[in-house]
Amino acid sequence: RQTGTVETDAEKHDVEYLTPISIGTPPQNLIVDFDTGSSDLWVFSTEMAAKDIKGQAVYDPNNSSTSEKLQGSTWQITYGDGSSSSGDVYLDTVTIGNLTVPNQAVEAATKVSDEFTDDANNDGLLGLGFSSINTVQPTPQNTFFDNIKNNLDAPLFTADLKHGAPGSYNFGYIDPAAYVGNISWTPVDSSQGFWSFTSPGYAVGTEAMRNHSISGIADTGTTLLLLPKSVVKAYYEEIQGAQYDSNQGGYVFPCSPTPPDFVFGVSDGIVTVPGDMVSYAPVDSANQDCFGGIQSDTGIGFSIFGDVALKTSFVVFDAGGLQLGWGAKN
Ligand SMILES: CCCC[C@H](NC(=O)[C@H](Cc1ccccc1)NC(=O)N1CCOCC1)C(=O)N[C@@H](CC1CCCCC1)C(O)(O)C(F)(F)C(=O)NC
Repeated sequence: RQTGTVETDAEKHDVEYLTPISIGTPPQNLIVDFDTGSSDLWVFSTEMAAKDIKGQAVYDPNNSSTSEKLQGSTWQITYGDGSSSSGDVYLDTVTIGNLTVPNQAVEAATKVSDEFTDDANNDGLLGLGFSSINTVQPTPQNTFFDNIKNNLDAPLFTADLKHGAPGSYNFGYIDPAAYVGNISWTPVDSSQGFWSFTSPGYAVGTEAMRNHSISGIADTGTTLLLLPKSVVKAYYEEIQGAQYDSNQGGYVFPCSPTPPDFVFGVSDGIVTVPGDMVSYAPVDSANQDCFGGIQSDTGIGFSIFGDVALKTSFVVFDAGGLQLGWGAKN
């Protein structure tokens, strides 16, 4: 039985959290986005056209004595923000922190959309969703976590994302020093391949909780907190000068004063998103107006509790109990 931990770095405005992994023999080091909203481990590779690589590190299967091509297998994924990638598949050794999976499916990109080419810091994605939504054809492959979870002290991982500071992903154990008080547990519906749960209600600032079920996914790969239009409207109504700005594609409001907190329920507990984390980022150099960290989930079909929500808490993704745990950070 084993456990592991790895540090993850917040990019500017916590837009994404990037984490080092190594692939192959000798180890090739890449920095990727751990994403509980998808289930493919794919990386920039030497099989891509040079014009599509702008600063990223690449995986070279020919430079790894342990790589083995998964003949006839391909993958293709399109994400909620419209970005996409595709390629072929190798089995190779993947190490995260002190944890190693000897024959992990590593999806080598042959093509990526411009959003990925333009994100120089990100060398790929490591999916931590359920393997049922892995896109490899003809045979879907297991995620790193699914491959290692039976060797862990416990079949769970935790995300401790921070605001503008390095955080950590732990595998196989719950670090008691990472949270205070009790963890609030809520059941997970994994039928769509996501870490889905239902929040019983929400509150704006110091107001009373409103009974309003919100069903959504805990998603480390989404930057913002995307909620039902009615909830978002109720929140921004409490901020002087807040308005929907079609140019920015979301609600914008004066950066000061600090907006009210946003509170959502998690079974018997509550999670508070502090107002200063709702001001996601200034929309202009004059820093007058801020783009909201809470936006609408219209068109998605469910809400997304992305980094704006996750970085407030110590979150336990428990595949054994099929439950999510939200703890107050230490
Ligand atoms: C429906 C709304 C979801 C949008 C979500 N994307 C996002 O949240 C991207 C993430 C990003 C950060 C930096 C650079 C590039 C992209 N950020 C983003 O749209 N914004 C715009 C608003 O300001 C904040 C940054 C998404 O597609 N998340 C993917 C994973 C990302 C894909 C693009 C690269 C980064 C990871 C996901 O897997 O979490 C998913 F669940 F949404 C999904 O599509 N699953 C299949």
